[in-house]
Amino acid sequence: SVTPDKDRNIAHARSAIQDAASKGAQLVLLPEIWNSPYSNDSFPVYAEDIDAGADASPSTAMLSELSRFLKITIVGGSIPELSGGRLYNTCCVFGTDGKLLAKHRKIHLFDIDIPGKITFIESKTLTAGETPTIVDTEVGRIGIGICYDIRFPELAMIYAARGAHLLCYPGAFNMTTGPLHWELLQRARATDNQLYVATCSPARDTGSGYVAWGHSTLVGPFGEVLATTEHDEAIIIAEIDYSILEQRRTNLPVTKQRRGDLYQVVDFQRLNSQ
Ligand SMILES: NC(=O)CC(=O)C(=O)O
Repeated sequence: SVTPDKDRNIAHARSAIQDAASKGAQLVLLPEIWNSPYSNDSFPVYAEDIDAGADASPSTAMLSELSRFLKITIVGGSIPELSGGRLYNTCCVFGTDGKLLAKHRKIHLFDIDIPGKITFIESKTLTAGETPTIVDTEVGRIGIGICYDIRFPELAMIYAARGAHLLCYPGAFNMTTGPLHWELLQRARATDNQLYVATCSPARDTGSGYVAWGHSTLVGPFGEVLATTEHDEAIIIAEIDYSILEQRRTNLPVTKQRRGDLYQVVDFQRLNSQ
């Protein structure tokens, strides 16, 4: 659960991570925007300069310290980041030595207008990230997306093509799109790409300006929901077995059956680096 009290949010996340690690978690995933309310008014106020060191970013300093101390990998949800005068919605990944392994800035901003239901324009305050993020960790190769990024199948396909075992999406879907799309999209990304998908949402707070759907989930490579929760705060712990990926890909060899002669997704980052 996330409140307007940033110090409390950091302390609360700290104790939840410790709790998960004490139950055996080797990889911990946090929700989207966990140190701040999810609102355009809040992003500039709660933003931290992640690259400017621990004093400028108490939220990521805590994640780094805990990942080193507990010797776990942390996919640190996301926080508002201030960098070069711009704001981003940013996920930091820390390795077991506490080092920052990767930083993903939400690529697709959440600009939607469903009249009478929900209007949210992240681009009022935030700038979109420019790079897909795939990272090698002690618990596998992980592709990162943040919330709205999950709606873009090409990003997940590129991660799969680059050998991802797991996609992590911190996300805060809402009461309109959440019931219809949240689980559907996770299962679609997992099924299309035959890999694991993990999501983590803030708990639902009906008193806040943006009401999150909740329902953090782990989906397996056959599209099966392996673990999930409701909308109240919870810690879900589940086992991930990467040996199943090969089995599923042998059972259902869609990657080999793809008709690259008829259609292709272009990985511009790879193309430009060649
Ligand atoms: N909050 C988001 O970024 C995305 C979302 O709620 C949706 O796609 O629906």
